[in-house]
Amino acid sequence: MSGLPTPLLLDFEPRPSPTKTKTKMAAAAVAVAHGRSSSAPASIEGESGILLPPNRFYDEESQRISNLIDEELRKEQARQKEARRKQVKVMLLGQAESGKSTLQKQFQIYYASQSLDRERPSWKPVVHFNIIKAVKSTLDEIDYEFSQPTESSSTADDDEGDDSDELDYHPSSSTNGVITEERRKPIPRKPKPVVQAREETIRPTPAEAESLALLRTRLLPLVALHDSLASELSGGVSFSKGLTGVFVRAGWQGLLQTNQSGARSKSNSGVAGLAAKALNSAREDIAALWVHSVVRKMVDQRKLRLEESAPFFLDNIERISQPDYLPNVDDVLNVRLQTLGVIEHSFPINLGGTMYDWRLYDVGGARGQRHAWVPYFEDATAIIFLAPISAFDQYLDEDPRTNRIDDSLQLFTLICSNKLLKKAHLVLMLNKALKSTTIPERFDVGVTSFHGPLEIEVEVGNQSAEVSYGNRPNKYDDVASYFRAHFMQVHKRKDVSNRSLYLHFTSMLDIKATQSIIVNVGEAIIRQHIAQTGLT
Ligand SMILES: Nc1nc2c(ncn2[C@@H]2O[C@H](COP(=O)(O)OP(=O)(O)OP(=O)(O)O)[C@@H](O)[C@H]2O)c(=O)[nH]1
Ligand SMILES: [Mg+2]
Repeated sequence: MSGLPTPLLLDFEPRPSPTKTKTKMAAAAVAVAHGRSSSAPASIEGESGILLPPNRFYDEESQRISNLIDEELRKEQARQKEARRKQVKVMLLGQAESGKSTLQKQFQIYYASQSLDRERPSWKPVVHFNIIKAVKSTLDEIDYEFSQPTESSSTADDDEGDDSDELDYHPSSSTNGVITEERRKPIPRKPKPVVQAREETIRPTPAEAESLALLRTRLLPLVALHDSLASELSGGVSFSKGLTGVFVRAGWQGLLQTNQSGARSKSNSGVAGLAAKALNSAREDIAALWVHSVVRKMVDQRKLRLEESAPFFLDNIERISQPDYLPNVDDVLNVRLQTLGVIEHSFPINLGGTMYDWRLYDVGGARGQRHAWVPYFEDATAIIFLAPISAFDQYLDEDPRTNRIDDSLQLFTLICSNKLLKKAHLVLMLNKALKSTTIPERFDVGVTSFHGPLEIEVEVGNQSAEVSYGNRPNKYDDVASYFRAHFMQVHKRKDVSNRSLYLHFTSMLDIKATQSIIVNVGEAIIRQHIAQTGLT
């Protein structure tokens, strides 16, 4: 035995029971209250003035304090249980760029507008980044367009069984600012594009080419800030594979608003400050590039694929580049900022006089982010699944072979059939619809027919393009009905617990229309939570 190391021996010592420990703590508390060391009491005068043997006094007093502690623990547990019962946990799910963070902002506008107001300064460098990225993408696309041979050519290595003679890769509207040859290679893909871009060769006149070259030179100092601003905003997070967007985790605004001195906001200093100045100096050139005849032709022919919100910001360059610019609510809604991991947002919601602790979990929707969702499933009261219906002619950034609607349908199938989520209330938002239309009725499983033609238009990115899919009419309302039927069918076939599906057409940039949907959805979710937990 003597050779055994001491820690091993210690492991076999009987551990004090929790009750005894508590009694000891109580005894220590008594001793401290009497200004003595708990280890060496002499004798103690009892309430009647009779000297009590020290042990008896300690036992009674310790028991009393121990009971008090028990009582407090019981109360605390009851409080925590009650708080948990009032917690309504809602997950926003869907592919990247489906509008999850935008929906979160809409909830914030409605239920916690002061907090959004406080955050406005931190959105300024992000808006600026969105513009710098749009300028960079435009210049890159011009380069690509005019460095290509006029005849489409296909390389033998890249053509995997597709003998189409046109470029087979239609990059999504959300390029990441880096247009590399690799990304532009023809990539075989299953579905045929439903929107055919008019392929006309754009030939700039010498004067147009010269003015574009001049604009490029003048915009270089601004574009040069792209990577460092992205890195500053993402807190140093960067990704390989040419992704150079801005990615945020929980708490990013706090990081951005304080610097070492704590006095000045980072949004006015560092790279963000430089970017603000560069943007102000370059504002006329940016406006000139955006209205340039060649760029206009590229937009018309759908040869310029920018972030969805790029036209909004470029149209507002004069206002946004002012030194005292502070983003307004529309700017905040339009911003593109990719979410990393899972970000929790919480605010109180009052329903019928009871305050509920509403917790939104905004997740990163790109494929590489989806594993992070699962730990939150078991506790989820509700899922709000967003599917952008304007994305029918777009492909995933992370997998340019997968059509974005296909990906949404696959993801929705997994969500409907996931057993961990079987008790969660299910809401489907077909987002990026031009006019928000709430479908008034509840779609119960088994209902196969739906309303006649919807009065709804589908936004096709920022372009008005004709839609051609099968023999269906080229009308937006047909597109909307078509996709709605697909999602409903997935739900009907795959739902694990025959739940109701609550379906809304939404346009998250439309505050007024979205707010009424938010109230409906929020109340329905809380009511279901009340029914499940027995809360009143
Ligand atoms: N036109 C239009 N744009 C929208 C709509 N909803 C969101 N957007 C824009 O789409 C872009 C992407 O929206 P986000 O909310 O960042 O998308 P997300 O689902 O959070 O994306 P990840 O964080 O990457 O998973 C932003 O620029 C939004 O302004 C909509 O209904 N219509
Ligand atoms: Mg997001």
